[in-house]
Amino acid sequence: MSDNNWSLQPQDVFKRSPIVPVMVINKIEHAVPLAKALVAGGISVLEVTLRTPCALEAIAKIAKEVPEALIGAGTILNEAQLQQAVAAGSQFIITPGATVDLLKAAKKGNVPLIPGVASISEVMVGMELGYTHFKFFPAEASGGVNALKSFSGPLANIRFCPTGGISPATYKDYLALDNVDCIGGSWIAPSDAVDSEDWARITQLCKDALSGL
Ligand SMILES: O=C(O)C(=O)C[C@H](O)[C@H](O)COP(=O)(O)O
Repeated sequence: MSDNNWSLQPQDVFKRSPIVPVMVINKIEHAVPLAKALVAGGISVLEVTLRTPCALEAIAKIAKEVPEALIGAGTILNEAQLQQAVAAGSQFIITPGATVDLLKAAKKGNVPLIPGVASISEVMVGMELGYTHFKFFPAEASGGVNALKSFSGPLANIRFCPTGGISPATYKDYLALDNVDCIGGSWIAPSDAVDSEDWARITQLCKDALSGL
């Protein structure tokens, strides 16, 4: 039994795709073609970072025009942004870190929150509020694969999506860990490919990454 009213559970997000693209959208006209390029490559969980002025509009457009994708918002820092992201149509929310206020606010809502953590203490704060699925951020800078291996001892049953500094050379090492279901990264949708609207390259990057698993 879950202790929330979320329309989707975090495990449904984690299990849907081993790779979660971290998308930075600078031009609204890139939102739908980028989402479609990723879906065409086999990746249908998408995280749009709230780092650009058109991010909320991009989420709304993708939610409407690319229904085969599960669209989430990243870089959520406070409750106001959480509400805005949900109103725009986000189906899940990812944060780089977490405050108790944010963790509590998301528990009262209908959309799952994947809080960011970088330490065992932060996971424990989330666990006290019923959270079991976390983004491990910034993954490489916070100890990477070795840190997650150490987490698995005391934190049995806690699942992670490591993100931050992961590359085509390292993503498989993370996905091989028992406490990792998926990894996040911007390398699968590189900004130069988006800027030049090279959607075929992004689709190919997805296919290559998935076929390597
Ligand atoms: O904006 C956020 O919410 C973040 O937490 C940061 C992103 O997840 C990372 O910047 C992605 O990391 P890279 O794959 O190393 O580019």
